[in-house]
Amino acid sequence: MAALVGRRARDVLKRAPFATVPRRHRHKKKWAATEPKFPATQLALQNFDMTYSVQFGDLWPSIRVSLLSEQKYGALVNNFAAWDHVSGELEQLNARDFVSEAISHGEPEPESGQTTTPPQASGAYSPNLRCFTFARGDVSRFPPARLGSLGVMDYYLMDAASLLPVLALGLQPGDTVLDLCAAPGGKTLALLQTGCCRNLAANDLSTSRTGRLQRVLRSYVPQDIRDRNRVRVTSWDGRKWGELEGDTYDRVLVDVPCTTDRHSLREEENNIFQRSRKKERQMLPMLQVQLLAAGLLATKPGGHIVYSTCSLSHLQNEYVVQGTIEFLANQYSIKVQVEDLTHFRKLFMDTFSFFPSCQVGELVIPNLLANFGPMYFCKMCRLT
Ligand SMILES: C[S@@+](CC[C@H](N)C(=O)[O-])C[C@H]1O[C@@H](n2cnc3c(N)ncnc32)[C@H](O)[C@@H]1O
Repeated sequence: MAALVGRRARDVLKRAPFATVPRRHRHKKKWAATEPKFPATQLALQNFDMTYSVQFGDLWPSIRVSLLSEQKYGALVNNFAAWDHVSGELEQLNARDFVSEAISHGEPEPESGQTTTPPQASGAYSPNLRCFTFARGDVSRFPPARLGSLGVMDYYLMDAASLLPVLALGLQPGDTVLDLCAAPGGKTLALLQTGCCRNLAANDLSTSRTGRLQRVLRSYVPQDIRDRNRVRVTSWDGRKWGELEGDTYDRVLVDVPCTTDRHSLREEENNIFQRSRKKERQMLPMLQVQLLAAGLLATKPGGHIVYSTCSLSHLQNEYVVQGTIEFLANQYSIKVQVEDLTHFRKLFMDTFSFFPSCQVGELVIPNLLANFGPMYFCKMCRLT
């Protein structure tokens, strides 16, 4: 009976779909090539619903809807273009420079007869960064960047929260700087905008992505400035950096590969939630620990490092920081201290929403009125 049903079913299947279609027009739908049975974006959402509802509790539904909605951008003004003119144009669009606004509001009022050091001068923030955003609730978009009169592009569009790790790094004039996972280069460009780099090593394992980084640098930074900042672009495995150049850099940025939560919910292409990439995804925290450890080994004792991701996952954020600090203490007797960045929450509260309960580091969470992030960043000082 079962065999009969099977044969009938096969016969029906053979005839039914194309019964009225002439043979020459028949074609099979290519599910595998066009519409995956389990789209990676759906798998990402399932995964986030499971883990983030536990991690964020009541906050998760609002973070979720924001992640699924259109993201906001910031326009990082190119200081190597006619920056005052560019800033004027952005102001005319009703955008405002959230960096200078926050820092000027955050400066303490001098008490009578007392001189105070502004936070920027004391090295709390990297200087000279100007990034325009539209106000909370304003979902206007910036026009695409244009080539300015000085032969370089006028601004760079990026998630404005991506600037926070660079601001937190607190560059000082004359610093030697390493950007360990640099491509496609938004943060490298911001590091150069500070005018502080005595030399800047920008590295990324992927040669195609370092190609993109080179193109960004050529479009935004004149050759003589690249020479003056001794910009060096490499495509090495960042995990080896401690062995290559130990105890070398004043400031190190480790902006690691992660689950790129917003991208994973929107794009099938290059999505880390594809079934074939399961192992790679599971190994991410390990890779992140290795990269952060290498970054810390490359930092001079007394130097500073910022670890960042664009994921909400505690496993990829706080746990990586805490695990790496423990690993370096046990394996290398190196002491690392996490630096307090809680003042960022107050300074930038008009622009970003911060998660209030990170154990170490700060996390910008997407919010419908301020749809930036996610962006996690944690600053550390290598003590020994
Ligand atoms: C989050 S992205 C970096 C984004 C970049 N910082 C920016 O602001 O444009 C992470 C990068 O890490 C790179 N990467 C992955 N494994 C690496 C490794 N072992 N060493 C160095 N870079 C690596 C990836 O190619 C990817 O470009």
